[in-house]
Amino acid sequence: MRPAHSPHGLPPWRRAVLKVGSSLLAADGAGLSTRYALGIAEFIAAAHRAGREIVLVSSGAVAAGRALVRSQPETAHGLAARQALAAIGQTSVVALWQRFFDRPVAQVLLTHDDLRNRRRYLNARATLRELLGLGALPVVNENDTVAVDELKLGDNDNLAAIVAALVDADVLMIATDIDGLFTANPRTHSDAVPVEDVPVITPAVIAMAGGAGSTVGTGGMATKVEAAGKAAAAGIPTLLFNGTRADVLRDLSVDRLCGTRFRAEGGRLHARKYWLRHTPGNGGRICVDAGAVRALHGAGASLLPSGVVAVDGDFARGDVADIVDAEGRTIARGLCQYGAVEIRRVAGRKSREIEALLGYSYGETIVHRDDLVVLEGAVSA
Ligand SMILES: Nc1ncnc2c1ncn2[C@@H]1O[C@H](COP(=O)(O)OP(=O)(O)O)[C@@H](O)[C@H]1O
Ligand SMILES: N[C@@H](CCC(=O)OP(=O)(O)O)C(=O)O
Repeated sequence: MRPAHSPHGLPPWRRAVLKVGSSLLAADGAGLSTRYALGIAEFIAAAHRAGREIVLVSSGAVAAGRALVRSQPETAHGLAARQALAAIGQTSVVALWQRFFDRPVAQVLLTHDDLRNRRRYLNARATLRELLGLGALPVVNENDTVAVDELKLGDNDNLAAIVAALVDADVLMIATDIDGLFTANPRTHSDAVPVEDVPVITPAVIAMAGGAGSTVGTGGMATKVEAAGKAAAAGIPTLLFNGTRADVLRDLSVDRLCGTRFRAEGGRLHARKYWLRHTPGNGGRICVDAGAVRALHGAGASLLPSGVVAVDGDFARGDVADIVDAEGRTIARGLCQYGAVEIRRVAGRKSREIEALLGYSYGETIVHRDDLVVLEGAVSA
């Protein structure tokens, strides 16, 4: 059978967050199965061969746990029961993915709360970047043990959107058990027609999306549309497709989508630059030398401690500070990997000395180039 959506080309991408739901991983209703995971793993391997990076957001822990604890009644849906089942099943989720890859698979458990706290957000981001740098496959799931009930246990669609912004992904991919978004849930509305392109998420689009289609899936289409909205606001497009279909996954490997594409609101750079430019700082200023000015302007480099001359103000790791030249002109703004006190201690020194000087290190850069906006009209050195 042909997929309901016709194939169309994709924008270029290098880094993707790929979310795989329980509906795919536990499709047979008896815990995790490799039936559809294999096709997904082949897609990931093809992406790796093409020099691309994937952060996998994988559900399936509750479904896996439920199958392992056979005495658990099907009806045990209470929060504590689901949390316990997730803790039991999570090791199987990671083991499932590890069996497909030679490269290391890394378990990353996050809560929405972690990602609202700036310090933990930065730490999570640094770890994910490092994992990608090491060639590992990060496998993210919600940390169901500590997720509290008002945060709606099991919303990995939204978590995936937040992770996509966290790692600065070019695209969010959501693999599910249906061909994409339809005008209504096709399992209950026989007249539903496929939607291939969503330029903007309007109330009409939100109204199309219903609940989960299987006993193991949780959010249904509603959380997928919500997630696409979050990603779009961060400047990231979302692709929604049927991960049970080998033909759809093969097409995706050659940048052809059979499914629904949700467009981003403006460019990714635009969204980031806008945020960095407009987010309130607290008056912190990092004064840099002429070499650093040239590196930031010309080469799009990160700010390293060696280029820092002085620091004004009192700001923390994760705050936005102005970067100023020797004449006091603001040339850039950036999100700092270190607080003011720490930067004063490492100013003018080599990155490799950071650990010895501070007793710890959050990485080589004071401001990473992904977190930096060079201000237009700033004077070139
Ligand atoms: N408008 C819609 N278009 C497509 N699917 C929909 C729609 N509304 C609800 N659904 C349901 O959403 C399901 C996918 O969500 P879900 O079961 O939570 O899967 P996952 O485990 O992949 O997150 C589909 O199987 C379908 O039954
Ligand atoms: N974190 C839980 C539930 C995650 C979740 O959102 O499920 P799904 O709707 O299948 O993506 C688990 O791993 O089972």
